[in-house]
Formats: sequence, structure tokens, C-alpha cells
Amino acid sequence: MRTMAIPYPHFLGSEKPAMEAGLLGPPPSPPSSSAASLPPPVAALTQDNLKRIAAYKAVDYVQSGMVVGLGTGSTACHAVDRIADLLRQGKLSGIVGIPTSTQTHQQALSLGIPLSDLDSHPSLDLAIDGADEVDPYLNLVKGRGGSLLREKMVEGACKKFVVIVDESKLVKHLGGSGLAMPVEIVPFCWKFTAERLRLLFEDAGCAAKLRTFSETGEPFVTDNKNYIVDLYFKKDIGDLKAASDAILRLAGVVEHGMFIDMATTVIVAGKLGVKVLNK
Ligand SMILES: O=C[C@H](O)[C@H](O)[C@H](O)COP(=O)(O)O
Repeated sequence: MRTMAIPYPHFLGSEKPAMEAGLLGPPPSPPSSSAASLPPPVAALTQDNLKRIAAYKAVDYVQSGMVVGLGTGSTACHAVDRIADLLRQGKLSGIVGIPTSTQTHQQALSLGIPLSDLDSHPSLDLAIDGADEVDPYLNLVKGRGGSLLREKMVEGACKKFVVIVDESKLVKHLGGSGLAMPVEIVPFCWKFTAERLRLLFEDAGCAAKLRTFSETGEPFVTDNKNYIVDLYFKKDIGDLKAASDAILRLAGVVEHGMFIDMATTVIVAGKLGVKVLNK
């Protein structure tokens, strides 16, 4: 794996990308006499700033005429915004976007990005999407927004898959954040499937919970009219390929949120700079 680290002063270059990303405010006013010795205020980088930095960097990979998979979530939405900006400015043209969710479809449509689907464009040049976890081998957990199935279909059909994250998403092993590893299942007898999922990973201290809306207790329903069971692990689940195969062998399972060996590049924005990790 090749790593390239870009501290912000270099990444920001002419400062234009940073200004466009909303990281730099207007030039500071001349210091008043009482504040003359104080340095100008430095804007703190929020998590959303970092997501936007990673997203803008990823859009550098987009070229005119490309068919581009448009990811889902709070990081990917910055990339969609950026592509739309560049189309409006005439810096990109002839882009066809393949959205990975109804949410992204609506966003891209409202921004005027020409859209299509996998039936018409079975091979994509590039896809850009966020992730919930990234391990040292660039394996991912995705789907905490519930879009894992369409994401896996679209991102599995692209020549280059660029993942964009802030540094909080880096983990030693998948499942290691203690947060959910989602599995999309059919609604029919979901308790039966959830229990079979839990039993698969009993040795890893697995808990399997149906994803519900906290306000109503109603099940979360995916774009494909399925349910999500979130798996939580106390220990490392070990061999990811074996785990993937075991999950997919269960009849009620549609897909899981482990994206093994799919990312070709991961762009990580941290407080000290951007890292570009390549397979
Ligand atoms: O289903 C959601 C997707 O897999 C997202 O790409 C993932 O959850 C990361 O989302 P965010 O960028 O909002 O953290």
C-alpha cells in the first residue's frame, strides 16, 4: 500500500480550495492597537470541515466525460455538491452520475447532475463514497446510513473506488469502533435471521439489533424495502472473508456492510493534513 501525506499548507496550495471548502474566512481586519500583539484567529477544523476537505480532494479524480458513482452520507454529499459546482462553472462536462441511494438521487437531481443507472451504464470510471470504518488494508464497513446494498452494487462496478473519511473512521480491525456493522435482511421473520447472525459470531461476543427509529420504535426500511440488523462485537471477528461468506450463506440475508478489498484509494482528512492511501 502506498501512502502520500499532504499537510494542509501544501494541500491548500493557492488557498482557493480551502476558501471554496469554507475553511478560510475573509482576510483578518487590521489589528487594533490593543490587539496588535495577538496572532490572527485560526478557525478550528470541525469534523464536517474534514469531511469536506476529503471530498473535495476526491473530486480531483473526476474528469470530464466520466461515469461516476455518487455515494451516500454526510461525507459523500460534499463530493456531490462539489461535482455540481464544477459542472456549473464549466470546469467539468459530460459527467453521468450513478446514485447509490434515493437520498443521493434527490440531491444530485436538485443540483442538475445528469443521472443514469447500472442497467444503462454497467461499468463506471470512478465512484466516490464515505465509510464508517477503514482498516489498515483499506477494507471498509459501510451502511450506517442504510445504503450498503446499492453502494456495493455501484462501487463493485467501478474501475476506481475512492473512499473519503475523516480520521475518526480509522480502525485497527473492522468492527473495532464498537459501532454497528450493518447487515441488510428481508423483513420476513427478521428475528429468526437476527438470531442466526448473532449465533454466527457468538465467540466474538456479538449482539444483533434490528435498526429502528428511536422516536417511534418502527423498523428502519432501506431503499430496497428491507430491514437492517446491526451487529456489535466485543472481540475481533478474525478472517473477514470467512465472516462474509458465513453471513451471505444465511437465506434471509441480502447483503452485509463489509466492503472487502474494494477501495482502491482512501483519502483521510485529519487535523494535521490529508493522507492519500492507495492499494
Ligand atoms: O449507508 C451509508 C453509507 O455507507 C455511508 O457512506 C457511510 O455510512 C458513511 O457515512 P458518513 O459519511 O455520513 O459518515
